[in-house]
Amino acid sequence: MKLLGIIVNPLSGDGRGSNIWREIEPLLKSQAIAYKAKLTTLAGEATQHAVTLLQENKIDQLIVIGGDGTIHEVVGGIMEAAEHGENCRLSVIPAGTGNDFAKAYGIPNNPLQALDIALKAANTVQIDLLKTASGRVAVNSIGAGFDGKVAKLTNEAAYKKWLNRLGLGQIAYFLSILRVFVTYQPCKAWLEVDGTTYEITDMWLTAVANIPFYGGSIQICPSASPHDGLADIVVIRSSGRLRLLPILFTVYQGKHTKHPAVSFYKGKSISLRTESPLLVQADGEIGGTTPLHIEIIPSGLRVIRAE
Ligand SMILES: Nc1ncnc2c1ncn2[C@@H]1O[C@H](COP(=O)(O)OP(=O)(O)OP(=O)(O)O)[C@@H](O)[C@H]1O
Repeated sequence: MKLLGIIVNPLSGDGRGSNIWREIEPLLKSQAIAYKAKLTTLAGEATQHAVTLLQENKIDQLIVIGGDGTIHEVVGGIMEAAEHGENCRLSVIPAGTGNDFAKAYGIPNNPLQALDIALKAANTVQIDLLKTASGRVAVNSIGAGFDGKVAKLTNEAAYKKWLNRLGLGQIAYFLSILRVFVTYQPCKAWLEVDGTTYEITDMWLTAVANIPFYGGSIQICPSASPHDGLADIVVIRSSGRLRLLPILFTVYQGKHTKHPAVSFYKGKSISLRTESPLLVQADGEIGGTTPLHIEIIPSGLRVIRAE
């Protein structure tokens, strides 16, 4: 018999994951839905939970109750299990701070509506994935520089907890952006896209995107699509902090695209070298430092999206 696999991060959204699971578990039981659930007890554990669920059970769909970091870890597990022939679809009940993945596939924040979409599983799409040389797989984006620092600061910030409790988690990213903005030091970098190298002076940020937004609702790469077999790359450079200030206020609507300090590229194979090592974020999780190499895995994952 096929089971539904469920991975819950009880701490996502500072406790929202746990609350959602308390609401949903009785519903699954009352509807006699066959499932196997695993709750994380440690950071990083969701990857092993996914591998174990897929290898020990007949599971063709994994539901994540969590945020983008938990999805990131679960996808790592799905890819690992796929090497041993396991194959499953992913769906999400958003419980995190940013919930960019859920937004990209039309999944509402309301847990009961999201559960309904996952259980009906009426619309499955294939999405591309971003794989780094170290084997990390991202679903949303990978970035180095400014956004690496923003991810680190947000994940460690006390204000993330308070804002999540007030249901305002996305503002946490904005506060971190302001904090990093006043202190960040740009550096020289070399970006290679499908064999062509670009030298970048005063690089603030290079982000490789599979979907248009990150950090909650920042439209960093408005034309990115997870269905085109290509990554969209955005580079922000500037010699002056003040000249970059307008970007902070236009990037939320994706209106920074015409700013002279912003360049876009598309490609399948991307490398980034920097003058000094920069923090790298992958789906909002800290993933080492530069240098960085990313390859696209076209149509690497099946995802259940809203109809
Ligand atoms: N039981 C746990 N204890 C401590 N950390 C955990 C636990 N389970 C998962 N984690 C870690 O929690 C981190 C964040 O989880 P998640 O991304 O789901 O929530 P979020 O940070 O609130 O949301 P978002 O990523 O959407 O901003 C992940 O890095 C994960 O490794």
